Amino acid sequence: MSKPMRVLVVDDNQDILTACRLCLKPHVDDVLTLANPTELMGVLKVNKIDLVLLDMNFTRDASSGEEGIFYLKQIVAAHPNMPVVMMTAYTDVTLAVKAMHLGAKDFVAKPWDNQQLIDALLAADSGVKTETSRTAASDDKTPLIGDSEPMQAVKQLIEKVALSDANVLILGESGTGKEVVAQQIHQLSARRDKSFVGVDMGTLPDNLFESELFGYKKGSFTGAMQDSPGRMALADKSTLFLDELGNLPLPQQGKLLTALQNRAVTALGAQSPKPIDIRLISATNEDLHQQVATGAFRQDLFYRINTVEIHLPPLRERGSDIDLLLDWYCARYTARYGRPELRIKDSDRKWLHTYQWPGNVRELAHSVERAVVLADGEYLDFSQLARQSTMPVQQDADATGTSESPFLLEYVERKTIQQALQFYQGNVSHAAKALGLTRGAMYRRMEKYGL
Ligand SMILES: Nc1ncnc2c1ncn2[C@@H]1O[C@H](COP(=O)(O)OP(=O)(O)OP(=O)(O)O)[C@@H](O)[C@H]1O
Repeated sequence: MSKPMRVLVVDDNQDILTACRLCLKPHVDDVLTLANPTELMGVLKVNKIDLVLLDMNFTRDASSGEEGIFYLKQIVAAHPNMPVVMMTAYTDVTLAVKAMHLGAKDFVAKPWDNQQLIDALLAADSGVKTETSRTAASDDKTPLIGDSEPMQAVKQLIEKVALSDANVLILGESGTGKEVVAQQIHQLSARRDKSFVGVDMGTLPDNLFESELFGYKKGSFTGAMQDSPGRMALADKSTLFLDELGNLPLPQQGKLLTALQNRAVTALGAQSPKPIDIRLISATNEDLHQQVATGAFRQDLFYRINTVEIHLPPLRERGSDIDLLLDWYCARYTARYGRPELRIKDSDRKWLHTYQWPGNVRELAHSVERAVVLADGEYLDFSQLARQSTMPVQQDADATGTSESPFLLEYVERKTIQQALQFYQGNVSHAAKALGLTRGAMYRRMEKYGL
């Protein structure tokens, strides 16, 4: 059912206008398009418009985004309640942040995913924030923020590799953005119209490996009430992302290799294999080269999955990206929690640059979110992070300055998780394994305790 709303799309590119009209028409009552932004204020005066979708650049070859900012300011001045969603190239994140500070409700990064565009517009109209730019297992469409030298090299590699169907292995510490990179490759590839299919091998129990990946036929085991295609078949003509591949036991490695070599999967209980056409992206924070050397990871599988390797540097080696990420997450969470504009003190920024970020971008995002939620005044407060980083985890409750009883279960749990994370140098999978938790359960606890 379409929503009773009228959207105005402003972009000088006729193809984009047509694509937007086709994408939005089934979901909203009316879509008006405008190629010449100088007519924008006139169109808004004589038409009842509920939402504007505004491009950042209009003049041929322009990329500064200043035109979009100019028209945004005009709309905000004349129609302060008009929701505006900006369209940006995925590299224009700094500008998008600026636009959100100036009153834009949200932004969508080009090339967009249709569902993402629809969700962003419907949410902007209802006053709810989406995570338009989310990506990752739980964070779907986050743009890959970072202009530092190592990240520029990563982005170049992404653009090149996206054009091919080569299998990609992404290596990097936990929280460095391996899944974000995998999503970017998919979005820039010829397979982008099909859904990206991800599997977290780290949380997949050994006994479910085959049914989950290869699928099963009804009745092939107790509880198989109906046919299930399995993730590999679901990813046919699309991208299959195998996260935490380094944790895969040897027997399962063999089965995976057979499926990849044969380009076919046989569902449990099926008579014959089914051909599949997938682009495989794998990721791990393990040292896979080392694992191959020790025999923990099959060399033949390794060669099959690592046609191209992408190494994601830890956040502490990305210099100025820390500022970009702080600003982007500050804008995202300020908007999400409906807070007034919040800032980061220069002295905090200096300190945040020297901080080691063992949990990488995930830790930065959580720290900013926590600071936004707890903010009292105009500035974000990072003192909790500072306390955590300088405090040996073994310190007792009094020394932490908290009045929590050291015998409270939650207190003990938090301490234990902190210790495990420190012991495994921020490696969430290892820490979770040592604590007997799934990665999902571990992340939920880390979230709960703001770790
Ligand atoms: N360059 C980036 N720009 C914006 N957000 C990012 C970036 N890199 C990572 N993030 C965010 O940080 C979080 C962790 O990212 P992601 O899940 O991709 O990391 P990962 O390396 O796959 O972690 P793990 O090894 O633990 O699975 C996500 O919320 C993601 O959106």
